Amino acid sequence: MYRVLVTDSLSQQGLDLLKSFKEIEVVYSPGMKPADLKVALKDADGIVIRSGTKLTADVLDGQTRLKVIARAGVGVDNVDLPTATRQGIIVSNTPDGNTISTAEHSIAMMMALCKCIGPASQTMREGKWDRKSFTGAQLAGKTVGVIGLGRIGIAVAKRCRGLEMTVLGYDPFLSEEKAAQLGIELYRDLDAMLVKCDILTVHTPLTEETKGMIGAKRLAALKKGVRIVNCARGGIVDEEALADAIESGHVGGAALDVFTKEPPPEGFRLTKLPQVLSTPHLAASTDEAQEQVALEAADIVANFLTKNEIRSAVNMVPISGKELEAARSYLDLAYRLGLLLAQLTKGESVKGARLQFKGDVATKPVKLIASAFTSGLLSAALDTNVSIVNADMNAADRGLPITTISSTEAGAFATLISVTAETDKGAKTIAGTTFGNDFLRLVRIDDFQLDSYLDGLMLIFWHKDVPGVIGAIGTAFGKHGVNISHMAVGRKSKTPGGGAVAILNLDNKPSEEALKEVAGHPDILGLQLVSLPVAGAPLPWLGL
Ligand SMILES: NC(=O)C1=CN([C@@H]2O[C@H](COP(=O)(O)OP(=O)(O)OC[C@H]3O[C@@H](n4cnc5c(N)ncnc54)[C@H](O)[C@@H]3O)[C@@H](O)[C@H]2O)C=CC1
Ligand SMILES: O=C(O)C(=O)COP(=O)(O)O
Repeated sequence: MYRVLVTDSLSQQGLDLLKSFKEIEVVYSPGMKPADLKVALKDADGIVIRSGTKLTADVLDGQTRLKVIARAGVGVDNVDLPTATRQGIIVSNTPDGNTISTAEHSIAMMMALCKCIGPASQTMREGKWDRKSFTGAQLAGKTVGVIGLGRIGIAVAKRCRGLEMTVLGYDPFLSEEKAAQLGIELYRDLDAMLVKCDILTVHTPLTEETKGMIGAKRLAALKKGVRIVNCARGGIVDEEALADAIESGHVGGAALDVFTKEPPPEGFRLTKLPQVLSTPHLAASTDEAQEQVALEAADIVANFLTKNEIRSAVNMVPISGKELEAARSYLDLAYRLGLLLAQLTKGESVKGARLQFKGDVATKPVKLIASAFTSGLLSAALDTNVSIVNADMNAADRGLPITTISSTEAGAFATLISVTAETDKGAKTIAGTTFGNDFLRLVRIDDFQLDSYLDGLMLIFWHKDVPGVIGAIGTAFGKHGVNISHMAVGRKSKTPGGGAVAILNLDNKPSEEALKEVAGHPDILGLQLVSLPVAGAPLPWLGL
């Protein structure tokens, strides 16, 4: 039974969907305290959150059971992504569900700010009829600058165009063509855009780059009387600098849905200012948006836990259950090649690895298959649980470059994965293929071609290609009660007499004595006993 925590308020439809999975037990506890959260996560396989739950490094550290975090919404700035990734936890969000509601909220805030709706309504509540204190601004004909032209920024820009505004935009990742199609005048230089705006609205995520992006200097460069809207994240517009600029009269007003600290601390200046219209992070709080994000988040967690499907992940390549199934044998093959290569290079210092995908495998999600290889390569060396989620990060942390080349053109095999490790002692290459869906084969060790099973206990021995070697080993193992289930021999040249390699798949582990006897054979040049999972073993390194 999987346990899923829900620690922020979630729409009933999402909760019902989660509960409909018989494999899932739902613990609904909105507003859980951080200290309780840390404890509760120890027994949880998944968690569904909104912006209220802070999954900090401290909370996530050491959570070995947790596998998936679903954010019912967009921003994942409340999740410590490096810690989650390092621990192999998948983090997904629901990027589309609240776009329109948030864009509408931004427009509502912009309009209300320009029409003095908040303060005027307050005077009416107080029984006054004050028509002199409130003179607003018309939106039509004004210039609005939109920073961040993603889903919400574009939806805001379209609505501003509908209001007959001139729309300027700044987003390093939007093309000129797309901006032109949308009727947005695109700027590559933010400062050049800022001086033209009557209204400025921000729609970027909160990142190292966007934090404090609109600070004192940029506020001073804006037109006098400019109005500012922030329905993205607190801190993109520096709060102290904004309060100063409003008090000085340079900025005409601001409409804010989000704050650096939520709820803002006692005595917080901005929300007290009459020129500021504020809402408590409400932009996504509509019935429609909440139903959609909750259903999507429930789906993400349930499909991941019950079907391995990775959807909308922000810390790894997304993959559907169907794609995963289609790539499963290649993921398994790559993982086993990683495990084998780690054992063959034991005692050497690995400096990096190269992967080559040829034939059918190149049509599959090779990035993920490469991560499966990396998790095999690293799993013996690290005591952390290495999976396809955190393998790349673990390799990068250790300065271990893993490069890939792919070609859909098949060579001697319909599909082939070749992997080479560069070590302080040179290079070691092995290659594998699949026969059908279930049979994984090792077909190359360095220059030796062969056809060996890639599972269980394997004794690899390098020997002189002369008669009698294989028979002698068989006899020795027979004497020591070691059963051989399969054998493969390969040699470099087509003619006998050179070097050769053999791999015996064994049913039981040979004793030291048996290995010593075999190693002592005059024609055996070297041997190594390696161990791989049995054929068809579950794939825990997927992150399950
Ligand atoms: N107040 C609320 O309830 C809600 C707030 N949000 C916030 O809105 C943000 C935007 O959401 P979406 O549009 O769905 O995300 P998105 O990922 O579609 O768009 C973000 C855009 O910001 C751009 N960007 C990133 N760094 C930038 C930079 N330094 N300068 C300029 N542009 C930059 C990106 O290129 C991207 O186009 C979210 O990250 C979240 O923080 C989202 C939903 C609800
Ligand atoms: O989706 C987002 O990024 C939001 O900010 C919405 O936050 P919420 O889910 O309403 O706490």
